[in-house]
This record gives sequence, structure tokens and C-alpha cells, in this order.
Amino acid sequence: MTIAEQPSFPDNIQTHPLLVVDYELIKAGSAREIDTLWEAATELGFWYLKNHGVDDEVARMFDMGAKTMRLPMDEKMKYEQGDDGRSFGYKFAGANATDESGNPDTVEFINISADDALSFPTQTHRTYPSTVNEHMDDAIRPFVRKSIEINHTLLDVLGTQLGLANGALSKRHALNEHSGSEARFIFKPPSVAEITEEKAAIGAHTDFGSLSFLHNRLGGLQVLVPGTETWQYVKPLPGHAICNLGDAMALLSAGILRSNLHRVVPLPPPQNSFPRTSLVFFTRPGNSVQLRALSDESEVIASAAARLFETLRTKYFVGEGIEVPTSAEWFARRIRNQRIKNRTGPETWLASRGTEHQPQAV
Ligand SMILES: O=C(O)CCC(=O)C(=O)O
Ligand SMILES: [Fe+2]
Repeated sequence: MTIAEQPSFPDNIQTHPLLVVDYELIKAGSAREIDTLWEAATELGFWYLKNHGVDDEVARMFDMGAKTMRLPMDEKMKYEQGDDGRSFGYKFAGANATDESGNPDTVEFINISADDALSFPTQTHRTYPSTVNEHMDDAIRPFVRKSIEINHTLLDVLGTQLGLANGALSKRHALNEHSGSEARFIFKPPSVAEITEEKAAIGAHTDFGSLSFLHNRLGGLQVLVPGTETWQYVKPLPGHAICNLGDAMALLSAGILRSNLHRVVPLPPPQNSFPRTSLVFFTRPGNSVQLRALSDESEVIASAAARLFETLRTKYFVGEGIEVPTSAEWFARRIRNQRIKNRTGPETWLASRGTEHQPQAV
């Protein structure tokens, strides 16, 4: 099916309008555009990104992903993530819980490590299905490289706004250290009948890493806007990616940057009778990076951290009185505890949570 044959997002459903950031203007140093990015990053943690220049690579990734999902189940299962907290590889629908009661998710996906894509044909972490290997050169590596460049550029602009030295954030994502950074292709089958919004395809979560670069063609993504109680759809816009910040950035910035809750639910009709595919590149810090506020490197962060600690004794942001998690530990904990195989009860779900219950800086 071509994109043109898919129905557009219905216009009678309320959506949340994200701010639009123009990547070309960010690269050119436009103060106005940087202000828009800062507003988006600190208030909702989500924005549209236009003029990113990755459309061709994204189209090739959608082809690669569709081919991979069509492989027989027993073939895909040879590359399964496993239950010990590793993310790279295949995840079957129903492997993860979507909520405290252990309701299963309804999406399958393939996660391809950025380290593996960049070192291919040398293996860094693991092997992948044939359809992935075949498209490393024409789709995956170019997509990974461009996504990394965009995400690092945006992170460094945010770093400067946070009062950090130039490159302070991108150096925590240096490519010479292994990381959890990965490309993900997601497939959700059509779900026309009976399924309610509450029965999420991907449960409410914050992203685990630093910055996610997301490409959606059909609806289904929702955000919970701070200060509201109703989930709202984010409308896919042609030519616009969706960027969102993850927990690592909330932690390093003492909550100044926002890692916001989101989820994927059944699509609004008539889109619900179509399969939904989406693509994300997740930039995550190097495995050894400690996730605590960078107070020693920025007065802005130091005073946000001090405010949080004084009023709320918030342990993660400040890193006092706890063993500060490394990026690798944070990531493995969240993945391991969302696996239904590892579930003992609601406590497993709680153990899989990130910064969503942490207060934001004021
Ligand atoms: O498919 C989407 O729109 C969002 C996916 C997502 O939130 C995730 O994989 O973390
Ligand atoms: Fe997400």
C-alpha cells in the first residue's frame, strides 16, 4: 500500500498541536528558532522537526522494516531480545506489559543497535535477521548516521541554553563508547473492533534515553500534557518528524528538560483498519554515563537541583543518598521489568518506571 492510499487523520478529533522547529534554522543559529526549541523542550518535551533532510532514508527504513515484519515468526524469534534487560533484537507482540495489571502490548518491533549498524559487518552486540543485514548499507547505516547528527546538534543547542560548555552533552553520547542508542521499526496490526483507548498498544511511558527522533504516518501516538488529565493525539504531519526528550535529559538537567509521558493507542477510525508502522531513532548516553544532575558544570542546573532537593528531596535528579545509576543500568532496569515474563505483580511495573513520577523543576 502506498502512503497516498492511507486515510488522513480525521479532523473531528482533538489533537495537541506541537511547536514546529525548523532544523535548517537551528543549524543557522537562529535565536528565534532556538527559543522555540527551548520552549518545546522545557514545557512538553515534544516538538515537530521540519527540514531535517532524512526523508529518503526514512522511506528506505519503512521498506526494510515491513520486509522484516513479514518474515516467519520462527525466523524473527531467533533474534528475540530475551528477558534479561537487553533491548537490541526482535520483540514479539505481547512481550511487554502496558500497565500495572500486566495487560500485554500489541506491537512487535525490531531494535537495531547504532553500534552494530556503524560497525557492520563486524558485530558489536548481536546478529540480526537477513532483511536487516541486507539493508544495512542502503538504509540503516545512513539513517543512523543522519539521526545521530541531528540529535547531537539539538542536544548541544539545549546544552548551551542550560549553561553547559559547548559539546558537554554530545560528548556524553560519544560514538567511541558503546551505548543503548538504537533504531526501532514498529508494527501494529489493524484493530477495528472492541479495543478501547485504555487498552494501549504501547503503554504510557517516558523514553529511557536522551532524544528520540520519530517518524509517524498514521495516528495513535498520544501525549499527556502537563497539568491536564486527558490524553491527546499528536497528528502526524507529512515531512515533519516528532522529537521528544527522554529520562536521561531530565536527569542530567535536574528536571529543566522534560521527559513527557506518551503512549500508543488504537487509531481513530478510519485509520484503525490499516496496519500502523512507525520508526524511531533513540539517542541514549554512553553506557558508563552517570545519570545525575550536571550541577558541577552549570549554575542553572545547580540551582534547579538545589530547589528540587530542598523542597522535595528528589533523589534521582540530585544523586544524593542513592547509588547514581549509569545509563546502561537505567536502561536495563526499565526493559527487564516491563517484560511480562519477569512480572511478579504490580511491583514489577513500578520497577520499570522512569522519571514520570518525578516532579519537574520550577
Ligand atoms: O510509534 C510511536 O508513535 C511511538 C513509539 C514510542 O513511543 C516508543 O517506541 O517509545
Ligand atoms: Fe516512546
